[in-house]
Amino acid sequence: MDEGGSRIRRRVSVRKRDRPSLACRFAVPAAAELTPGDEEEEEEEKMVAGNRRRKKTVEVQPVENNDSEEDMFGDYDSFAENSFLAQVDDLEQQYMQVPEHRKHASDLATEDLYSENIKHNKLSITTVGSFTELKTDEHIKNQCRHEDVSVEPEPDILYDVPSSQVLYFENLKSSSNDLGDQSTKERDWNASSHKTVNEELPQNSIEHHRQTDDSSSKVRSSSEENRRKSLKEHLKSAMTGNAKAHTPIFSRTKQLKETLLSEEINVAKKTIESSSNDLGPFYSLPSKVRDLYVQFKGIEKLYEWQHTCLTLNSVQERKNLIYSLPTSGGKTLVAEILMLQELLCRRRDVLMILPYVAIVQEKISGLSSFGIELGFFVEEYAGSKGKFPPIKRREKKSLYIATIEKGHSLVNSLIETGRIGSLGLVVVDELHMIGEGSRGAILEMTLAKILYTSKTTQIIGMSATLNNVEDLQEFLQAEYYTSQFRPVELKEYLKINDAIYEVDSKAENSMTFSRLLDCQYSDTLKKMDPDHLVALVTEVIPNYSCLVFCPTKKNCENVAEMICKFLSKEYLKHREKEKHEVIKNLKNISSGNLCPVLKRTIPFGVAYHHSGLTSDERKLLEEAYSTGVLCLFTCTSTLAAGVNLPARRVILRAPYVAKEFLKRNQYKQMIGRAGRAGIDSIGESILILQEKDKQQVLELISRPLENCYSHLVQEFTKGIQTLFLSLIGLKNSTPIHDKNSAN
Ligand SMILES: Nc1ncnc2c1ncn2[C@@H]1O[C@H](COP(=O)(O)OP(=O)(O)OP(=O)(O)O)[C@@H](O)[C@H]1O
Repeated sequence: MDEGGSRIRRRVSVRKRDRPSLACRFAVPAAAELTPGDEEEEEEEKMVAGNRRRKKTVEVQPVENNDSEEDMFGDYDSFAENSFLAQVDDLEQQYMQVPEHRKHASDLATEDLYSENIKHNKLSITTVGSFTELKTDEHIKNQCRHEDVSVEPEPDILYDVPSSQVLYFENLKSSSNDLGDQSTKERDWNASSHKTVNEELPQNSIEHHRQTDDSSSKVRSSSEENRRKSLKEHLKSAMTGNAKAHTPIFSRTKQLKETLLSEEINVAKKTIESSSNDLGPFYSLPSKVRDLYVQFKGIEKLYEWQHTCLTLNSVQERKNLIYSLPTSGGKTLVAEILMLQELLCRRRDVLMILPYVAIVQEKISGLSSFGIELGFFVEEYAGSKGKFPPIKRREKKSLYIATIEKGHSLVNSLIETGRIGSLGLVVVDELHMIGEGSRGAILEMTLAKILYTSKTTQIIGMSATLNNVEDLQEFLQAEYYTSQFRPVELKEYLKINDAIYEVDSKAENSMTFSRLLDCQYSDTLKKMDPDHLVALVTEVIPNYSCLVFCPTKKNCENVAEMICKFLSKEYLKHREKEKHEVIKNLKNISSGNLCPVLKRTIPFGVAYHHSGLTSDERKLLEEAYSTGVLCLFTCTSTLAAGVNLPARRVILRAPYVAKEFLKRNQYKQMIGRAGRAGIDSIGESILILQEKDKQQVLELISRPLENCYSHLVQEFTKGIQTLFLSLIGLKNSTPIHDKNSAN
């Protein structure tokens, strides 16, 4: 689901473009452009680019390597906002390099962030001031000064804070530094503005109370008498300070808002615990949550199905739930509301399992702003990120967002440390993945372990492509909800030769003739583009966006290049400067080593997108595509599931993923990228097929989705064997002789 925050708002949201219509949509290149000589020159250039060298053929050839596997399960990185994640990474690096002797700070991190915040941003100055006033022993004074100085914005305090939120506190720190010599009161406001909903004490009293704690602990080590004196003096000073303190108006407003939110949460907690049907302002959540959805995502009102689903008795009773709706149906919002209920009202941690690193990062970026506003941690468990067992948080609850593998390790660590009960809710997006190879086996193991070890953990699974739901229901002991709602209509087409057919389940053959493709191709173009891709994409770009799914990475690059060869020069003028900027940035991040294919295609607004790109390259290209600077991606299945990019038209270059014929759920996920709610008002897909594949394609579009079957046994070493070994390791098994003796 599309998410964003004030600072980190996703930029794939509504695109309103005002692009010139291009009279001549595609052009046959001048003969000279296609001479063999040119091809040789290009080949030379490609040779320079080393492994990025590509041949010119655009024919779909089944290949030896299944790069789709690589795409689907590779280390595909981020679709999240570029600059935000880059900063997060930098910060994480910075904090991870904290020397060993300063790691005491990790203990501090288990304390509430608010107190850390206060210590960092204010105490270093205010405490020194207090002690100077107190005229205590000079040595103690110096020591305090020294210690306070060392407490002044040191990075190690944030050692264990999730990186997503470290960034937030880093910004806070810099804003505090910017304040320079401004009054303590202003800094107080800074801290108070980030107070959590649980911290209802008046600002000044918290402030001085904590000063007292902090200073007294230092004095204790020197002299008990001094300590008493100091405490007494300090309290006196604190009270005088309180009395004198002039609270700025904006601080009071902020306080009022915080208090209101806190009260609303208290009411929400009571509502959720009671058997009442009154769900309060926003599904048992404070009205602030509703405001945040309007502010961050532009969601003003829930769809009817979302409301129905959230008010189901089974959901109110926290029964396990599976729900299934078409792609772009808005499934994520329901899961998010249930997660927020768990974090804020029931005060328990939540685990969200997503299929790819990219989607985890996208979600982290989107939900961090909610965490900051509502007072919970958002923790990333993907790639190299994640701590096992997770840090125990005293007050705030954690939302762990994890890939399938990291989710499994997280659950293991919670079982091992006897903390699995702290997990109130587990949400699995793309639940159909449970039937996919060794990754499916890991997901199944994770869920089985939760079911077995924690009776209080609710499990929610969602997907657009489920078939044998009863089996899954039985496994998860879950209720089921489904609807056919899709906010943006998606029209499915097939293209055979130059005829376009609409997929129509009521028609004989499941398709009806729609139109002939308007393509006046020269002989050269016919030869280079027998599938009329150029004609298909130029019906859409540059005014709208288009995704072309290709069976292989190599084919992606070839298709991108081929299309650009036949686009008219007019395309070069569209958002020319921004495209040059993209090229410049790409050069910068790849040390001047820009891929020659991208160098040629980006000026036309076209790029390829597959797992061969570095994560930084991908982020940059996605950003440019999301904002309409690029209007066409040729891509592999990497972009098939769960990604919310704009696409008026999705074209499937062939009914293959590598050399495997498309599965129905892969097909559904791919075409489902077209016409995303909030981005486009209509969507269409065109599957290009050859006569030889016609029969198989007709079956593909009319047969039911594939069933999910357990892979625990099929994937023996990564499945049942791993499960047994880990159950022994987690002491969740009983040796046979113990069992016999018990009998
Ligand atoms: N009530 C709503 N009003 C307006 N927009 C909504 C609403 N609910 C969700 N959306 C938007 O619809 C888009 C698609 O939603 P979401 O990503 O949740 O779909 P999905 O069902 O998870 O799709 P997929 O299965 O393809 O991942 C998002 O941009 C989201 O912000």
